[in-house]
Amino acid sequence: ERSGRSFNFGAYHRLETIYSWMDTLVAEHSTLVTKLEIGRSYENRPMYVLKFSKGGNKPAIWIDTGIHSREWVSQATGVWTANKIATDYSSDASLLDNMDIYMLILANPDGYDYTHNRNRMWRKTRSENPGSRCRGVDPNRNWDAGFGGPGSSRNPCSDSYHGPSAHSEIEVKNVVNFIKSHGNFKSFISVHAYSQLLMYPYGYSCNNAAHQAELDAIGTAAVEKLTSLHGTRYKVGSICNIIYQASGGSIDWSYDEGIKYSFAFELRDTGKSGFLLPPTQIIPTASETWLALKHIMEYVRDH
Ligand SMILES: NS(=O)(=O)N[C@@H](Cc1ccccc1)C(=O)O
Ligand SMILES: [Zn+2]
Repeated sequence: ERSGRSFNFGAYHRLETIYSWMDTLVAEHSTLVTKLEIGRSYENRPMYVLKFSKGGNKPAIWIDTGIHSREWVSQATGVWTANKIATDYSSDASLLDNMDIYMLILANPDGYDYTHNRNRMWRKTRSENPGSRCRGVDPNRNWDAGFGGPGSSRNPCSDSYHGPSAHSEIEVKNVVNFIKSHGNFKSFISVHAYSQLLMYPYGYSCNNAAHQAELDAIGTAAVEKLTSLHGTRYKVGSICNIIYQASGGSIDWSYDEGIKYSFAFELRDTGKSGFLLPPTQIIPTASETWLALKHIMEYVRDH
């Protein structure tokens, strides 16, 4: 099927459907989009990254969605956004004249499959924890940034279990290796749900990041653009200050790696539906989020 025409962006799709849609997107935009496999998951599912580039290796922007498998509007926003970039790149030519964009839409494929087939509310990876009957590590507590600190759990049965060591989860390790080997990322954006927040480091500490003022200004301007579409209200701030202390988070790691423009989105809603956001809200959510993403990416291009 043609990815942009008959694919239903206003629905939640199974893993297999998203993977095959990726191939149609690449086939239809072969001069702009390529698919890379950055490694495999614990249950040996491929981790595909879509690269949007007009050639060569330029300074890059990373966007991941679905690291927490139950946050379905995140993956759905990733699919919509990938199609938007591919189909719109002529109008955003300036963006891709100067930057490459890498998107990991299914950052936790094992967990995503599990939410469709076993437990809709699954959040973590599906790795086995030796000595425990409980499975999975919170992939957003497993990064080498304040690892094992406050705001993460040492209990394998906890939804915020940090794992036995930093980068113990192959899904995290694959991204770490890819980012390090590329070596020229300027921005790292991780998309979650829900609460309607645009956050920047740190989560592992409530102390201000070095670039706090600049990141706050970018976030505030980005959220103004987001709100202008449907009136959706977001808050902006550091993870620790705006929600809670959380150690081992991905954007704390990317920021401390020197990727200055590190942000995390919490998409719709504010709790009415929570993780079970009706699919009718996918396109409005993705469309408003695009305005914020575009603002951030254009700022990164210009700075
Ligand atoms: N999506 S969420 O409800 O799980 N909230 C996130 C908040 C979060 C986002 C980015 C880094 C650290 C923490 C979480 O991992 O707790
Ligand atoms: Zn999350």
